Amino acid sequence: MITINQLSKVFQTNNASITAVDKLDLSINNGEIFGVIGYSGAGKSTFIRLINRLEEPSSGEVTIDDQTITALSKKQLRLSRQEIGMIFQHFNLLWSRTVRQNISFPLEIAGVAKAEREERVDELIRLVGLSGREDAYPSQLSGGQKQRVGIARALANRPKVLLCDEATSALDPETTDAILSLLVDINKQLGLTIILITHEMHVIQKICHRVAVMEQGAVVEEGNVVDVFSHPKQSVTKKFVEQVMGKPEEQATDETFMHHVEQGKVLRLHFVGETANQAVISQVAKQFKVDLNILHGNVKQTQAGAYGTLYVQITGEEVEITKAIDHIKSIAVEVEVKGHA
Ligand SMILES: Nc1ncnc2c1ncn2[C@@H]1O[C@H](COP(=O)(O)OP(=O)(O)OP(=O)(O)O)[C@@H](O)[C@H]1O
Repeated sequence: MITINQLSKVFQTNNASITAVDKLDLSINNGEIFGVIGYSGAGKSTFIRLINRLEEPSSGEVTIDDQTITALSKKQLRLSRQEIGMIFQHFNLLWSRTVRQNISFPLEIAGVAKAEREERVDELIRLVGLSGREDAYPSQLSGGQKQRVGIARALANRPKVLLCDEATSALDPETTDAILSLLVDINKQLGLTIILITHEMHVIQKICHRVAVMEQGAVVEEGNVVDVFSHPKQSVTKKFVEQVMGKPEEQATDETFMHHVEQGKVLRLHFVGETANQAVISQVAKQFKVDLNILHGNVKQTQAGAYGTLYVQITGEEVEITKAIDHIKSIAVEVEVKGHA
């Protein structure tokens, strides 16, 4: 468990003091992917750098399992940092070193013997999907490949925690998705805790189990991703949810479909944390003598299941339609029947 207690950072400049992180409290469970989202200037970068003390806190505490990171001496901190890997938006690779030498670097610093180092580097290269590129220099790699080197290097000393500072912000959407999938695989395979900061809700939706929303240095809302998506409370959170779900006025309404459908009924299915969505439809179509026609869907898959709405036209005998609706309700999908079209 990572516990952050009343953590603050005040920067002193010539003529002002800026509170970047303001008495922040947070608890992050071992093995989860925890996202922190906020607009530019909310204090995200400062916050994540306080966790491993790349930035020294002005006050407050960071505890990882039984170790109070904020109370460690510089020497103790150097050892402790081996348990906290970090990746960066601009990769921070050593440009004069090859892929293999970049990944090997933290192992050299930790005093790992050469043979063991080489074996570990080979393992990491396979893990992040860089086989065949071992001897390339960073300048010869794509952005996605550079971040794979960054990830391998961060994992070299088998950390318990991986901090990701806007790790996909410099990448195109396709490469972003590939790197996010790699982070999910690593989280599952190695069971390590991942804390990431981002300004993109897509990143939160795709890989996080829980999320905290930051504004003016503090956490203003937090929870399971599906809960926050379904019931955003703060206006800043609502804006972030709109990034992936669209604005409420742009979303389909019941009226959109009622006029166009001449037979059967229109169902509005609301998925909250239910993993199957398309699967529900095909299962119902097979099990009952009904036909189902998807009219519109705005369903997003999160790590904690699906969230969103699906409009479906259902046709067939009345009695079969009733059975099908009862079945859908019994598998915990919210159903509203919009009556005869
Ligand atoms: N070294 C510094 N000296 C003075 N002020 C700083 C320093 N670093 C950050 N700040 C200020 O602290 C506040 C939070 O900045 P921070 O970079 O943590 O926010 P952010 O949410 O990560 O934004 P961005 O995504 O734009 O980096 C901002 O007002 C910023 O100007």
